[in-house]
Amino acid sequence: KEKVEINREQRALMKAIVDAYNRHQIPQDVAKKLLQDQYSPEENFLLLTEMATSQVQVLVEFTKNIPGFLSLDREDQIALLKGSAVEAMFLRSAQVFSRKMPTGHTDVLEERVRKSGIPDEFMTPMFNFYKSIGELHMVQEEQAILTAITILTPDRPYVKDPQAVERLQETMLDVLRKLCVLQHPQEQQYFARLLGRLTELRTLSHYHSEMLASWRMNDHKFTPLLCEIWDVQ
Ligand SMILES: O=C(NC1CCCCC1)[C@H]([C@@H]1CCCCO1)n1c(-c2ccc(Cl)cc2)nc2cc(F)c(Cl)cc21
Repeated sequence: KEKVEINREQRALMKAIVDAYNRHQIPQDVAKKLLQDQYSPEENFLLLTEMATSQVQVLVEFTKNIPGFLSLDREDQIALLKGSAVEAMFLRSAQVFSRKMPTGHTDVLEERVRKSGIPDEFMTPMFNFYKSIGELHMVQEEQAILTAITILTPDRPYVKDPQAVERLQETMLDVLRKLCVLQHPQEQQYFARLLGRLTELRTLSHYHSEMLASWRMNDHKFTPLLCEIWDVQ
């Protein structure tokens, strides 16, 4: 059995990413709001666009702290952010949904999201993903590095130098692999399962524009930042 060890450089990399991840949490707590009140589809849509707009700004700050990201070609930095924003939003939603909550709160939260205005046909893939993330019981470091790996996906549209992105992503993958072995010694395939969630995340994100367009309300308004980042309007 090989001795898995995170070296000093990898520990520094992990600390930089986790610190950035913790510094850049969503200020308002959407879960608390949803648990407090039942909202109309219009109010829920507004809540989502506000949260998502704030999360994109937070994601940009987080990404700037990923070692090596700012050394990438400037246009590639934009392409990576634009290409990963929807996935990062669903990943963050899944992490918020999977947080340990007092008994019954998660059920109320699920009910509120199910009734928020999103058409029913998207509920199964969305909650399958949320629950599959929850079952992994990721530690904070894993959540932060998984988000960085999602952003550093080389095959996003318009990336001119995918090899440079791949080198950064591989560094992250190596740290995550070791972390998984150390944090979940009983589960041999934990790392593989974790990466499998990124495939599920990409599939779920394909529904995103349609979910928004078919939200049970008229006149869907987006913020200018979301129009830039999401393929809407
Ligand atoms: O605001 C949301 N997520 C933010 C996004 C930025 C990061 C933090 C989490 C939305 C909610 C949906 C209901 C109405 C209010 O918005 N949301 C989504 C969701 C996101 C995209 C689409 Cl298209 C559909 C649903 N899934 C959620 C799971 C949850 F547990 C909670 Cl608390 C909220 C969740």
